Amino acid sequence: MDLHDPDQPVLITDLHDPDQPVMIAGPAVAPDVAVVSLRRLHGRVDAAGELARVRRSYRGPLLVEPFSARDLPAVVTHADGVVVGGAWMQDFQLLRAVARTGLPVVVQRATAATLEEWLSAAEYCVAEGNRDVVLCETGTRTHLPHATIDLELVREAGRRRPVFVDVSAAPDLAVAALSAGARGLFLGEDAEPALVAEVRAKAALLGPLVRDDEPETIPDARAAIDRIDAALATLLERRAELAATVQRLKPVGGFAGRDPRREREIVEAMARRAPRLGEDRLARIMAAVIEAGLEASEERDLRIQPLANRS
Ligand SMILES: O=C(O)C(=O)C[C@]1(C(=O)O)C=C[C@@H](O)C=C1
Repeated sequence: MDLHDPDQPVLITDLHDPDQPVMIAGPAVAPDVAVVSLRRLHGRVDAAGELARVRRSYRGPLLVEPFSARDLPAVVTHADGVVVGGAWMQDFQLLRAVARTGLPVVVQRATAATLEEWLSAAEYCVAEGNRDVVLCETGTRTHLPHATIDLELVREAGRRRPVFVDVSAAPDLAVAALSAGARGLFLGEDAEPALVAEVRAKAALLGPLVRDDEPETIPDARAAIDRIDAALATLLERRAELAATVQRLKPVGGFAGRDPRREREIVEAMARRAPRLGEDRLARIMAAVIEAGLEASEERDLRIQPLANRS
């Protein structure tokens, strides 16, 4: 079986910032990549008309799931990639026709398909000369009312090809999917903007912490650092908010109420987790962090007080 290097860039994963997982949702919420399913409309609409309508308000990268091969000319005109739905995964005629469009292909796993069946569906596309093939896990039928995402399968498949995971039925598993190696998350065509924002924030914060990066080049190591810094910025912002809360609750807040003993305890506890940095260096880092937090909190109080004094 011709399995290409999963790290080799493919067009779909290049459509966005390669350091962040691709967020895929309906066009209305301005995701990284939008998805429209003509299958959901049961072939009742004219594909060309429907996609032209979508394109009037959305110009970003677009994946389309055709209802049948008849939709493909319209898909080629309007879309940047084609989704082969799980129910169609073993329709080899369709897979071939989709692959021959030359557009990147996302192959969803049928609910009962094994890893090998899923990979061989992707191989049908590769055999047509299309190497931009990404897998998408959509879950297995179990005792739950919705399909259950198989994270072990995602991990295995991800070693062979880039994998997206459809977390629309269980968005709280987004981070678990990333830790299993998912490169993108399907949030559903009807996902609310708030959900997309929440999953994106969680992925930015926790994604880098659960991913096993072993970069070997400067750009890869820098990209991994950027991911860590994104998480660090989110944590620093949250820490500053909490420190401001302490200032409001303390009898004497701000620089005037600084507590060297508490600061030493913070540094000692952190040094146990960060032996490479050690206490001295961490003391310098945390002094800067704490002072920045106090400064931000006093600045905010200055902005609020004049308003309060008016009453
Ligand atoms: O714990 C406190 O008393 C705080 O005010 C918070 C905090 C911090 O940012 O962690 C800030 C200043 C103090 O010197 C110690 C700790």
